[in-house]
Amino acid sequence: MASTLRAMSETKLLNELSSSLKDKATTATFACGGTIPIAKVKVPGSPLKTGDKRKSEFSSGSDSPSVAKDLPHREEIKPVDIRWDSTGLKAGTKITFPAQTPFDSESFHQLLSDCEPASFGQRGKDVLDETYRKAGKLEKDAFMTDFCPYVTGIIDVIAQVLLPSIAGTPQLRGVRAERYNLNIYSGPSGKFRAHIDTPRSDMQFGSLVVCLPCVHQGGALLVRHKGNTMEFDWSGNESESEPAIKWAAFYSDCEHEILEVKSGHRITITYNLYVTHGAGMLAGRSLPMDPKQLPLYCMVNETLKIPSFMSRGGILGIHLSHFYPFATENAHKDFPYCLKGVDMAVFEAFHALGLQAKLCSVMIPDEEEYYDEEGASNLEFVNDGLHPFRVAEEEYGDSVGPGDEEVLTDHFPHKVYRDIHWLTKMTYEEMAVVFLSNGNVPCLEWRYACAALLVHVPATADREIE
Ligand SMILES: O=C(O)CCC(=O)C(=O)O
Ligand SMILES: [Fe+2]
Repeated sequence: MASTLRAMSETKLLNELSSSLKDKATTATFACGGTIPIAKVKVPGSPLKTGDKRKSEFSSGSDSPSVAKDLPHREEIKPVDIRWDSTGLKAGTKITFPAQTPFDSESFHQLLSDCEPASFGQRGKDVLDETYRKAGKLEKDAFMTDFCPYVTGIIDVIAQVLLPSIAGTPQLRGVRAERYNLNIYSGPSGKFRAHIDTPRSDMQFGSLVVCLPCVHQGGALLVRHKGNTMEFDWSGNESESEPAIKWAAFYSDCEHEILEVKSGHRITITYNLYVTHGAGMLAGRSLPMDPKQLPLYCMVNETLKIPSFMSRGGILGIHLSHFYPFATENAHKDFPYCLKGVDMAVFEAFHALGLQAKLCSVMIPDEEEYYDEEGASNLEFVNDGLHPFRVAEEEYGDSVGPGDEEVLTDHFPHKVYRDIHWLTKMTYEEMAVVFLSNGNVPCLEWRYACAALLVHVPATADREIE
């Protein structure tokens, strides 16, 4: 690779770096999933089937298989109990999955009738619209379950696949799963059209969906990121013969949808997934990666060895591949720990190379004043970190105009940067400042900024390369 790189011009090298980042962003993992078998329940009086190597792990009461005496290995779990507050006469009700007589049991009917219609968030409001989402829900406080995603190993997998901790970072990252609602998508038309989950804090990085064993057809979950789609189809009748928990987890900024359930009931418990500081290390769960193994590390390392590459030094800019709520008051505390997949890999690769890499809020002015003599708009206003959204209380005269100097000096402190070499395209911006511009007609104005990783590349003579 080194000799090929040496023959390339600077533009070509930058293009090469840029396409290697693009490839990484589109092929990087953004979702994962799996199956956890549920041990079969022994029906009272019936002998265990021959060839069934599992001993009688679970005995069964009438509607309620009881507690496991001994869990042979963590891949197989006991049937899952749900207890909920019922609007019927009973104070609380219980059902076990897989249910022995699923759809015609009294408890199943009660569960269906205790579910409220599920709403979804639209422009800050909870909206009920069955053409968009048709499902029932039990709110998180209205039910309890003995299912634990930690015990089953699901959280370990999520931590390793979606939130790899990298050796050398000051604190390794762990995952905290917080149980959310129970949802029932019933045939013939249960569905949830394409949407993105609302993050419940800066540290939320994903969602986990756990599907209980209950016969249904249709209802596949599709998760999308950068033009790629992953499908999780949990339909079928296996919930009777091979009962299992099916699960999927994905980054919160990935669009996802549930196709129409044709028949039966698709019953899920959702969890919000948060990054925790250091828990991964304490629990011994993380799979530390060596950033020097990352292909990007090698590529940048070889490129930097070429004296003609950015010989006088400069700045590389990389727009984040995933969405983050970066304009909040506390975002600066959460980065870089909340970086997802490819963004973390890029951040770590540059750090491992000893390059100064920093996450900054960047405002790209588009007014004519910012074109230089050659007519190129190559200026950016860079905040020295992640800047929270501000509403300006004072009014600004119409002299603010395209320059924005006054309002930005007050509410988006910045340095003007020139000629950042952007390696990836910007995918989203957030509002950075809102202000009243008081000219002939007072009007409300706003400016947007994006979050980007800016890497200072030293001049050839100052580079310390391995
Ligand atoms: O049940 C699922 O597969 C996903 C549910 C979902 O997207 C949500 O509750 O926001
Ligand atoms: Fe969702």
